[in-house]
Amino acid sequence: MTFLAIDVGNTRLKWAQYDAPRPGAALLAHGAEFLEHIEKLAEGAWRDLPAPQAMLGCIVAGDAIKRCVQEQMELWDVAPQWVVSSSSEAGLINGYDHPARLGADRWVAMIGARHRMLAQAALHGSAPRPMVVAMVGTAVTVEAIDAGGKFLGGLILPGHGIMLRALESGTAGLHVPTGEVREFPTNTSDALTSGGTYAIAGAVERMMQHVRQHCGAEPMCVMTGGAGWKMAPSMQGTFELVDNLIFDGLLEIAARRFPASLANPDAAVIPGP
Ligand SMILES: Nc1ncnc2c1ncn2[C@@H]1O[C@H](COP(=O)(O)OP(=O)(O)O)[C@@H](O)[C@H]1O
Ligand SMILES: CC(C)(COP(=O)(O)O)[C@@H](O)C(=O)NCCC(=O)O
Ligand SMILES: [K+]
Repeated sequence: MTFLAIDVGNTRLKWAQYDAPRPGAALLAHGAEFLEHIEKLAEGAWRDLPAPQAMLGCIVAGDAIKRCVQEQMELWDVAPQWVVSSSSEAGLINGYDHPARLGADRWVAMIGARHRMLAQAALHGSAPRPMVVAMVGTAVTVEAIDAGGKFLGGLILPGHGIMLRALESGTAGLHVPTGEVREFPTNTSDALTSGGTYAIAGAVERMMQHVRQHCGAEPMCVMTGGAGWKMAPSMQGTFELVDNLIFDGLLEIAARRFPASLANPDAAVIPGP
């Protein structure tokens, strides 16, 4: 049962096709498009894809974008299904005041991160750990999850691009090319690039402190998102850079929504070897 996972952020749509809706499924094809170009998916990247038999996505872009994605999907006979954050799913408990108001991308990434941690703990025969999950996209989110799988709360801050644009538009003297990350920046370009990068790194370090103190254990830190790679050289401490935490989470949720017996009705009645 081919499965299409879609993640629509505020900058880009990321998609991945798998051979089955379950963790560990083989990746058949994947891609990313800036939102300005998604109306070309059906006649472009998706045209020659084998038709997916199930789809699950998460979207934080607006309704117009959602309609556009669904139009592109009319290429296939598959119903669009979008994850909405709930009070609990796939072993994660949502501590948000209004669970449904939590960005679906944050919820799905946390589900992916939690199962990644659980798989590693099982492998090493160690106890589940609290987590800090940082997602660096258009915005940056930094989430806290305790060892029992409860989402305690998270930070939202501007991403690299928004920070730079905010400074450019709010001042007269900050129109400069992109710089390098430096400990002691000595020109405007480097000062801006370093300021943004260390603001994000600092938020992650601070959340690590909060979780360490609250949970009384060393949190596992994972980072994901389109701009995660920009952060990696500037991060302190042990962390893991994962490029597809949202797809990992979508596969976990899909495995529960599209069980194998539904995918292949005969499978349930064929006796095992
Ligand atoms: N091809 C690229 N080249 C340079 N930077 C990129 C590229 N793709 C993504 N980024 C960076 O990642 C950010 C967006 O990441 P992405 O994960 O696509 O965001 P979102 O999930 O919010 O749509 C951009 O602000 C930019 O900094
Ligand atoms: C925080 C976000 C803007 C992040 O979006 P992204 O950077 O992935 O495009 C998104 O998760 C969102 O719109 N959240 C809803 C508000 C909330 O989570 O509280
Ligand atoms: K995102």
